[in-house]
Amino acid sequence: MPDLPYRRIAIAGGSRGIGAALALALAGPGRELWLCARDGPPLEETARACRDKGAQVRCHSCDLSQPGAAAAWLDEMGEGRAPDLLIVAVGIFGGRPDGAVVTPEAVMRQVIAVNLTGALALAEAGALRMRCAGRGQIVLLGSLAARDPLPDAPAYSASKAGLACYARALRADLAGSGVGVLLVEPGHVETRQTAQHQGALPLLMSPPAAAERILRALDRGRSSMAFPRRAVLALWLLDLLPAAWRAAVLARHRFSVHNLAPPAPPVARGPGGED
Ligand SMILES: NC(=O)C1=CN([C@@H]2O[C@H](COP(=O)(O)OP(=O)(O)OC[C@H]3O[C@@H](n4cnc5c(N)ncnc54)[C@H](O)[C@@H]3O)[C@@H](O)[C@H]2O)C=CC1
Ligand SMILES: O=C(O)C(=O)C[C@H](O)C(=O)CO
Repeated sequence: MPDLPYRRIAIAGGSRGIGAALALALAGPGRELWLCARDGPPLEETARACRDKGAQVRCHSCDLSQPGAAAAWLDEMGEGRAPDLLIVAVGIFGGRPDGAVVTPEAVMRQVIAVNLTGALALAEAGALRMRCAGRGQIVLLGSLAARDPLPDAPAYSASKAGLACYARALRADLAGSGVGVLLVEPGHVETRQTAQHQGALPLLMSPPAAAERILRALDRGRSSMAFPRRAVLALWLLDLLPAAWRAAVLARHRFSVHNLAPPAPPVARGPGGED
């Protein structure tokens, strides 16, 4: 693992999955970890493991989709204090329920409220504090689904495309301020999200492996990164195709290109025969 120069580190989504793996990889003597998540008990478990590695840890359990929640969390650091590194690793998948032909509106609203509104509110609150401090680094967890939309998770894919667009806007806004923005777009990582998936995911990566890649990208000063490489290359090649060919290839790989799986069995469609 690279030895990164951050001391005060805030991780939203630090209770499980990629966020927890990043917390563990960053934990060590001299590090102050501020962990936040929706679920209290797993958050405490991650905190304990990080303390065992010598870090000081503060936990905060909240729902970041609620107005004011992001700023309230960062305010706990004290007036005028900003994180050196803020990692926004919150997210919900909100896939279409089995047998449904549309995503329920309540699910779509919740996905956007967490993955987009909540993530943006936190990044903005962090950017404000870092701008005043004249330094800092923000990491946003997007997804390859932004480039390769998942047919059964349209709200999720749209939320990640929105986040990718926001990352570009934020990077431009913060240019010259001393604050950096890294957008991370993973394929499948073995977490609670992918555990719900039926069938094999051939390019599944472990959370510690994903965390290592993210930290290496930070060390190299990258502003965006995507993995695994095989899926990124496939998407890049697809982008070279004329739009109609691209659509045909995507349709063949019904579920997802970043999965690179064989075509999934046909999905039952509702009246209107859309697809
Ligand atoms: N697992 C995967 O294959 C991939 C995950 N990602 C993204 O990476 C990020 C982390 O994903 P995973 O570790 O897989 O997820 P996970 O389900 O293991 O963990 C999600 C974290 O977000 C927190 N969270 C969810 N809703 C929240 C809310 N309303 N308020 C506060 N915290 C909330 C949870 O408490 C948890 O700590 C997400 O943004 C996800 O979309 C992107 C690509 C692939
Ligand atoms: O961004 C992604 O890609 C994912 O999060 C993948 C999902 O977790 C998934 O495939 C769940 O079925």
